[in-house]
Amino acid sequence: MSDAERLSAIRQHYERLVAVNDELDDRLLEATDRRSELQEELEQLKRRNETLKTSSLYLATVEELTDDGVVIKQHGNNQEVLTEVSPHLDDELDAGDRVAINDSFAIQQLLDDETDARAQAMEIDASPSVSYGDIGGIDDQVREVREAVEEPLTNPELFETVGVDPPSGVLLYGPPGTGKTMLAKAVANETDATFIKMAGSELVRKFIGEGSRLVRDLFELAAEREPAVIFIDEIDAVASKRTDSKTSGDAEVQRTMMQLLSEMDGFDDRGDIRIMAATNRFDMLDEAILRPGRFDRLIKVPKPDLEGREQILEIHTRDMNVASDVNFAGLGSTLEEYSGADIAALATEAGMFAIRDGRAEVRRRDFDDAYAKIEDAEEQTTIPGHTPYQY
Ligand SMILES: Nc1ncnc2c1ncn2[C@@H]1O[C@H](COP(=O)(O)OP(=O)(O)OP(=O)(O)O)[C@@H](O)[C@H]1O
Repeated sequence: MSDAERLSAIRQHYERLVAVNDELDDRLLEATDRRSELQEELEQLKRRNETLKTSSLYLATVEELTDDGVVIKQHGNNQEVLTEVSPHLDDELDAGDRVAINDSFAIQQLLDDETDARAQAMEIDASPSVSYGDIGGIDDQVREVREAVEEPLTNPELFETVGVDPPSGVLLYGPPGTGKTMLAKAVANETDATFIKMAGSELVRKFIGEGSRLVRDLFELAAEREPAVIFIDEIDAVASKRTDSKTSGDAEVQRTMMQLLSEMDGFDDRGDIRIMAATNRFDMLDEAILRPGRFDRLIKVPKPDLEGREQILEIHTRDMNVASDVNFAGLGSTLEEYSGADIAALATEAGMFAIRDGRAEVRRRDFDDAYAKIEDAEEQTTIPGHTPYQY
């Protein structure tokens, strides 16, 4: 190769390098631009985050998605508004969603399940661990519940063949702590049904319009989770006798009860869903909920008798190392008026006395000490002449 040729080759190589360099310069410029764009976006998001954090937002429910915007209903005052949505939420909203809105009603945040009242008010247990064997002293009630709730779930054709409708709803009534919730959990467990509990007191504590919505949600959820046992605890909170007062709170409770009744009435083809409820205040109940097709099977769950107390003592000491000087029959006879929950508390307390004494074995003395402690506490908290429940 001549010198001239070599020179021209070097020149060409040099020109290529310059071109590559120019191209890289352009790309660097582009990347720098993009970086400042992103930086700006980040700042914007930070600012938006700050405003979201610092300003109070109101709660609302999405009612409808329309071409002109989203119709929401604000909680508390039930005001309906056509509003807009932050672009980042555009594709995420559905009717029924709970959202946070700002002063000008623009939707700022979609609330997730944790903050959802539905999740707060309901306890959902796909497989409760209570079984019939854990329940003492109420064998007749267990039998009745099995007949009214378990049989229709496990043996529906039996009812069809005989030509009778199973009870629509089962109401358990009796003093606190006698095993009503346990019964509902056990029947859900034995039938492999999802246990869905709603506390009546929660239903009436929510925002206006929320109680009836929660009732609707409750039945919807049960339909999604079939087979299911719905258990409404403290049903007296939503279904007590009508009062004459016209305060908005009462009207709201009435609305919630009406929703419950209409769900039950419209629930002819109930499928694999059974409805149970419990109350300590049977005397307060509005008779409307006891009509046929509603809570039409009533089961009284009393405090345990002597034999029942012995059984419950045995159940709650099953996993304890109990000394031979403990006599459950004798102990049971001193526990008159004790509920199952009281007996469970006594057993735990006795165990605590043994632990405090550095023993693994629970002795008669521990039960006596536990009894004395509970009676003592009881004396201090009982208000003379006050009847906390009736049944
Ligand atoms: N019959 C029973 N047999 C065994 N344990 C019982 C019985 N009744 C109550 N208990 C104990 O008391 C606890 C509370 O009982 P449960 O929640 O079923 O009562 P409840 O009747 O639903 O009360 P409330 O009316 O206050 O809701 C149970 O977890 C269990 O430890």
